[in-house]
Amino acid sequence: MFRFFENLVNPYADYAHEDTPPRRVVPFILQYTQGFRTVFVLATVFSIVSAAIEIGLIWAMGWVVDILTGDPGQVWQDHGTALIALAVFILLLRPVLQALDVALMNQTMMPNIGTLIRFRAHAHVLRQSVGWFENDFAGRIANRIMQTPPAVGEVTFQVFDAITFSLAYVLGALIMLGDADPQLIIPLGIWIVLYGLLIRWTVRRVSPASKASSDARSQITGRVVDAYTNIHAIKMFAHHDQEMSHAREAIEHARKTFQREMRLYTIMDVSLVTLNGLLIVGVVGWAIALWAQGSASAGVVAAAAALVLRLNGMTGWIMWATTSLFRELGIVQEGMETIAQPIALVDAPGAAPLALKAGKIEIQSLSHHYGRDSGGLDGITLNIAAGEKVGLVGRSGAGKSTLVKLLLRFYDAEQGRILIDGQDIAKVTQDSLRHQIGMVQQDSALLHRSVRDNLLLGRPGASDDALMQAAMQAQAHEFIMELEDPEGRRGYDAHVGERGVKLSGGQRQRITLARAMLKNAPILLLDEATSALDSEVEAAIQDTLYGMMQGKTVIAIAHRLSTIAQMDRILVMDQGRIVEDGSHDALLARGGLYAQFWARQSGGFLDPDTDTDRETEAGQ
Ligand SMILES: Nc1ncnc2c1ncn2[C@@H]1O[C@H](COP(=O)(O)OP(=O)(O)OP(=O)(O)O)[C@@H](O)[C@H]1O
Repeated sequence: MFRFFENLVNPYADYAHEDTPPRRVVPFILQYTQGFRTVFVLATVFSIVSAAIEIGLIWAMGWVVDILTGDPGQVWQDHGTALIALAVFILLLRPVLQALDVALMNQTMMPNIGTLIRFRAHAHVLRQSVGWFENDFAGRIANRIMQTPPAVGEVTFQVFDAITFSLAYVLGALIMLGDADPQLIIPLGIWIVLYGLLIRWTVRRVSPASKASSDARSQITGRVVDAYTNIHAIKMFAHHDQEMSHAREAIEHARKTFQREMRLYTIMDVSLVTLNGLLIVGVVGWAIALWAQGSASAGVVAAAAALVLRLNGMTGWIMWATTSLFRELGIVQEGMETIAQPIALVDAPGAAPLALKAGKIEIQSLSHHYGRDSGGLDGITLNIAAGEKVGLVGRSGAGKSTLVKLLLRFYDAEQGRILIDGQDIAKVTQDSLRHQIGMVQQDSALLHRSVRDNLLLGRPGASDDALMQAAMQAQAHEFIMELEDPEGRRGYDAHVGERGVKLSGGQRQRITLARAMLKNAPILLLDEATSALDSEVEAAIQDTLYGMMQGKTVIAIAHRLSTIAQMDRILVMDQGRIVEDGSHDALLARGGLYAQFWARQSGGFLDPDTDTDRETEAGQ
């Protein structure tokens, strides 16, 4: 029975990926919850039926009071069957209807709506470009992925559980009282208007107040997480006291905003009790007056009293449900700022996969300033022949990594284009482009998974033999075999810690090298691929690396010039431009920037501080 309701909607069902999700909250929720339409209709019907049953029961109690005022000997004879039918209904039918309502709510809607939204929101966010992630905080994105789904669940729950039910209930109460005596509608009608006004007053103030509280809480989270993630810096600078006062400021701000929010609830509660007093005295008093005039029975007074007492009990709950509905809508709206953003970097319509023949790269008038006036790349034109091995050097901030990232289409270039084997990379599918390019980065962060999983990113489904061979070539097999994580997993099964923090920089880099070797893609981009290795390991890897480059088009960025001196051609970048282009010997003979770098290298490194003035110009 549980399983039936739990499986009514499949939260992982296929759906059309949307590049531009709705910008407004209700269409957004409706689009995500399309699969729940039938369930929503059923839930509405059940809510209305439940409210009708509640009202009917109160009406029936009035009827019971009325028949009890007659001759006791006759009651059973005249109304026995009706009383038994009423008892059977209360004992059997009502629980069954209630069970269906609750099961739809608790088993079908609540767990599945949250799951569906979390799954799809994550899928949507993962499709965003690298540039999009660079403009936000990973913590904030994750927070919104976590808090939006339960908020949407809560909104739908309140709509079907409280709002529909209470609207139907109030309507039923008006009908019942009007049926007993139309005059009784007057006090209830006045109360409904005043109650509506109170709800409006509360909602208008609670939404911004709770948003302020939620922002204040996010601020605490931000400061606390910032402190924990930078714990090295805090300890190193003995910054504990300053950290505490920084945190206390945010905590105090949260307390103040929470106090302001709670004042609203206090005012709301007191107003509600006063208003409900008016309801009870108004409706019951009016009913008693009608009874005194002989125009209403004792049953009507009893039913009216039961009705308003029940309403009295419900009003706090309805008020809470309404305010929480609006509060949760606010959370959904905030979440939408992240999870409903259009995907800016998409495959061109009808994009074909990249058909790689030889691996020739043409870069035409390429400029990319990251939305600013300067910095990044400035009008690069460059041809790299198929199979050519190119070294890229230049000061820090010269634009080397930008060039490499544009080749992978992590961003769309602001001007110019890149062709691979004659195909514009903006017109082919992103996946096919990245499948053909192997990359080892300077900042080689790993996923918080096992070593094996990290290696398999290079070639999903690779055999263990292939995996180990790549690790051996990258001088990584030995240390991997010695790894053990706190859960006792060893070797290739050991987990590497968040961003790979449990490994040394050189170990991480060797795993990323092994991954690129496993991928064996025809174009290879090496961005400071061996920068974290000690010279001994680097020397051991260098041969493998040269071997790996055979038959591939390679662009290798390096500060340690000795690692690229053997390349077919060396490009020197400065302030976003290519200023020198030639072989190692030719560039040395030319006596330009490269020759200066080479001459100034101490211990094989290009010293970034050698020419401070030019470095500042380069936009450092
Ligand atoms: N995501 C980004 N958003 C804005 N500006 C950026 C971004 N990435 C790089 N830049 C800027 O672009 C310029 C070139 O940076 P890039 O990382 O390409 O240099 P680089 O030559 O690779 O430097 P390094 O040798 O230090 O890695 C710099 O001025 C940098 O501040």
